[in-house]
Amino acid sequence: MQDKLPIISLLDVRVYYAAESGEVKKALDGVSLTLKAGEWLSIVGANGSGKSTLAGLLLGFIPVSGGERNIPASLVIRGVLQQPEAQVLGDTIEEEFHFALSHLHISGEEKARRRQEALHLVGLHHPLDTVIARLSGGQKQLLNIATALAVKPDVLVMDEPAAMLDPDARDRIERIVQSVTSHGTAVVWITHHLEEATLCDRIMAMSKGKCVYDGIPESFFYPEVTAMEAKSDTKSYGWHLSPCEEAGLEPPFTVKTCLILKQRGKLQDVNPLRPEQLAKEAARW
Ligand SMILES: Nc1ncnc2c1ncn2[C@@H]1O[C@H](COP(=O)(O)OP(=O)(O)OP(=O)(O)O)[C@@H](O)[C@H]1O
Repeated sequence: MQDKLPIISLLDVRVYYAAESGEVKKALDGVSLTLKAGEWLSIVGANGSGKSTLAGLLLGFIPVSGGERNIPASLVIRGVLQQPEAQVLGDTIEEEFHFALSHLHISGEEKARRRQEALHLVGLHHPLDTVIARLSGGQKQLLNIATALAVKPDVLVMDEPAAMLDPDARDRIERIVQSVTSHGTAVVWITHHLEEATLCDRIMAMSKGKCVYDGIPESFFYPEVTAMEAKSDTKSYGWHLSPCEEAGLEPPFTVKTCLILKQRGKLQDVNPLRPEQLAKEAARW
């Protein structure tokens, strides 16, 4: 990953809106971001921190007020937005794929193959003539993800993709993201549920239109405690704050549990992010 060049770079970008009061609302206030092929980037932050604005900027439907937005025109970027209905064009599943794939110079057989593969991947097993209006919110979201995947984009931007999904469907989407990133697609996953940001390569945390953290998940969720401190004083974990806590965000349950255990002298050398990792470590003692 380190040796790859960025396929997208934003430099000191700003997005300003005129608020009704006459003041300027700074939705993004000097954000820089690079994205490499095959990278999984999670963007986290509280409501109103600028996450969706950043998504709109990457997808090209929000213009910048200042700074540089370097995204090659040849890059195929697809988005899955928060409101699945807002994205649907067709009346049926078949029509939706027809619209999504119509611009591609591939045979009808290849389009049908991609459609079948994408529907199978997301676990949507409805007949092709199913009326989309009759699908649940979560099923519409899965359909949006499937049509985006069928295009085989270079970059997939997903804004709260799991908000309407049950845990099984969310796990499935996480596995799909692991698979597509391993094949070179970069994924930007926006969420304020931090449990969803534990498998990614990198986390970018937003607060009031600014980036307050950009780095690996482990150093976002766990406070920096030196090996010496950890050995000499198990209470260290109680008074050091992680970047996640400093940003005012609630760490995932797994992390909170592990921090309590660290304060009691357990699990000093490991920083599990996923429940299964914590279970494995706990099983050792
Ligand atoms: N069209 C607009 N006009 C004026 N202000 C806007 C507009 N769009 C967004 N904003 C403001 O910009 C800020 C960032 O909004 P944005 O939707 O990007 O945040 P967010 O982090 O995605 O929030 P959420 O998690 O609630 O979706 C908010 O304060 C919002 O009110």
